[in-house]
Amino acid sequence: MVGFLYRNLKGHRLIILIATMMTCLQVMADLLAPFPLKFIIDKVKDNVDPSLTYPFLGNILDFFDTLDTTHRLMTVPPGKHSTFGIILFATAMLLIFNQISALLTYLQMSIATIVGQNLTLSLRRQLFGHLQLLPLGWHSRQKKGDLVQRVVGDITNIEKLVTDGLIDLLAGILTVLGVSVIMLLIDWRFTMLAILLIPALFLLILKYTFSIKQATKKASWATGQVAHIASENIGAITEVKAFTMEQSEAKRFAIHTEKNREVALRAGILQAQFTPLVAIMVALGTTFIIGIGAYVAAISDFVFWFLTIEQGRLTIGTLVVFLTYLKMLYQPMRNLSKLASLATLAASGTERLQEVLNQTPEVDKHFEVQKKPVHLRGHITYENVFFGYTKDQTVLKGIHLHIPAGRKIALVGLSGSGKTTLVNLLLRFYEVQHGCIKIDSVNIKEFALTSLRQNVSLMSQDSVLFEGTLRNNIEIGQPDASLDQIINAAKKARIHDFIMSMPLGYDTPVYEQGKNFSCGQRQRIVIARAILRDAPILILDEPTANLDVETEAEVMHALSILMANRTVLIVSHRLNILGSMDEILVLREGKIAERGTLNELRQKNGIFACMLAEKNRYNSNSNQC
Ligand SMILES: Nc1ncnc2c1ncn2[C@@H]1O[C@H](COP(=O)(O)OP(=O)(O)OP(=O)(O)O)[C@@H](O)[C@H]1O
Repeated sequence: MVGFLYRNLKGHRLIILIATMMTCLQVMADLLAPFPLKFIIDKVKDNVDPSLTYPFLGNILDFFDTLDTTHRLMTVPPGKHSTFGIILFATAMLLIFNQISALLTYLQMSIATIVGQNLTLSLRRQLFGHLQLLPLGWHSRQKKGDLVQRVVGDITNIEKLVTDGLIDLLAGILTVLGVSVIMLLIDWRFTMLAILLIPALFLLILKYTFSIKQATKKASWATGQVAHIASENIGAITEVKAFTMEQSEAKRFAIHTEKNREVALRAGILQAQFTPLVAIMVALGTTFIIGIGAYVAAISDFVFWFLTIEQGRLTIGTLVVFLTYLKMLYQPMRNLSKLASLATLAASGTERLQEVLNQTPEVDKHFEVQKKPVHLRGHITYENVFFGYTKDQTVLKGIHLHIPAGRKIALVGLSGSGKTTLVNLLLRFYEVQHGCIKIDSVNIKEFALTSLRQNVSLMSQDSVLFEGTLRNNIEIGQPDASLDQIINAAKKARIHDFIMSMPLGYDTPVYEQGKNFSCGQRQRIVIARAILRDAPILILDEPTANLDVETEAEVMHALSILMANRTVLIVSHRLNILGSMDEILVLREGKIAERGTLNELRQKNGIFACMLAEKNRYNSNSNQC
């Protein structure tokens, strides 16, 4: 985690240095603050002047003496100072040290907040940007909710450590060091007694920090699971209702929330034990010192092993100051419990972030070389292509395919035969394992990913609309398009009239995933997007699968305009689509089993004819019903 923070705080090193210097000054002010109290007690109780121990204070106290109007009237022995002047001096010092400490605390906390927020911003951008670059294969194995937890929750935990923890940690270390030195200077014997407890305290802290870290990591993971179940359910709320899964989903959610509660409870209980245990040990130490101090001051010598503290060795003023420092020494130890929990949360967050950031992004060796757009004609060749999602499963087995530019090909076959996989390989969502795919006689691996994908329009059965306006959604195809071009594309896609019938026209808002539009409307908006994009290659995956007959006719009109003069690969079993294709490929178990026009395949009496017969039998049965 330290290395991770060091790297990611690179741009903030100067401001962190300033905050560090302020922390040093603040700790110094806090370390000096108890002295004025000692001065007052020593003067009031024993008539001992501070200038006796600290001669450099003599001149300053002379000045404060002049403020005591009664001082001139009273006879003060030479070398002595007025009680009033010393009280005035001590309270002024107290006020100044406290004010300086408060001001510096404000400045440090402001800097910590700025650094924390900037770090959050940069980590979120870094992680989100990296997620965009990771291959589809990786994404398909992840849980959405868990990824969201990493982008939101885990980064917040790192931010909390930076904002609330680091300054405390630094101040704590400096305070422990400073207080130890001052205590040793005041009385090394008492200091030895006071620090007897520290090794035991450290052991306790180490043990609990480790256990809390383990428990916190488990709790983060469990929270990710809860987020995953919630996002999966909300994303499929229509299906949940349609299949009356409300109760079973609630049960599934309850199981995960219960697990989350258990592990979070364990982390919380450990934390709850830790803080008071530290407090008990600190109280033991303080009580011990108060007892010994009072005993030595008032009754007799104290002898412990090799240590002898003589009676009267400490003034009451020194004892009070010593106890104040003792409290300051133990305070950072108490804070360690809070810091330990912040640090463990941040450490587990860092690990979870690194897990994602360590994933290798999609390979794009040619990005730098091909910055200019590449315009392809759309001549596609598959040469002996083999592919599988896992090592032990081959989905495509030696695909040979030659599609001249402008030709329209339909892919049919049983479910799982590899149709979607075959078209996805063209966009390099996955890399072929053997053989190659070429466009215009160039291996697609030679193109920059953006150049390749800009030459292909993809449309699936679930048309994806993004939040924004209708205009935003159409212009995704070509971000610098004018309104005229957008309208022209919408007209061709037969959606313009509908858009104009809406009060806000092209500025009509689109809600999440386009839920405020029907399936057919969404399809035509996506067709307008593809028309505007004007890519030479078009991939359509069951584009009319979810549509009723009337809507399908509308969408088919729009599609026929979109398909004109482009190379088309369409996965569909609709006869009206298959009839308008130049060729149909029948896939079976990852191989091209048959190919030809609709009529040729019908006459062949092979797999395709069987599929059609099966479909007809099903249709006529449903009609009879
Ligand atoms: N992301 C993935 N990870 C692992 N296996 C996958 C993945 N996508 C598809 N598969 C597997 O690859 C095989 C081919 O899937 P593909 O989606 O290409 O078939 P399809 O012919 O398009 O099917 P359908 O008509 O049902 O959409 C199937 O056995 C499927 O389980």
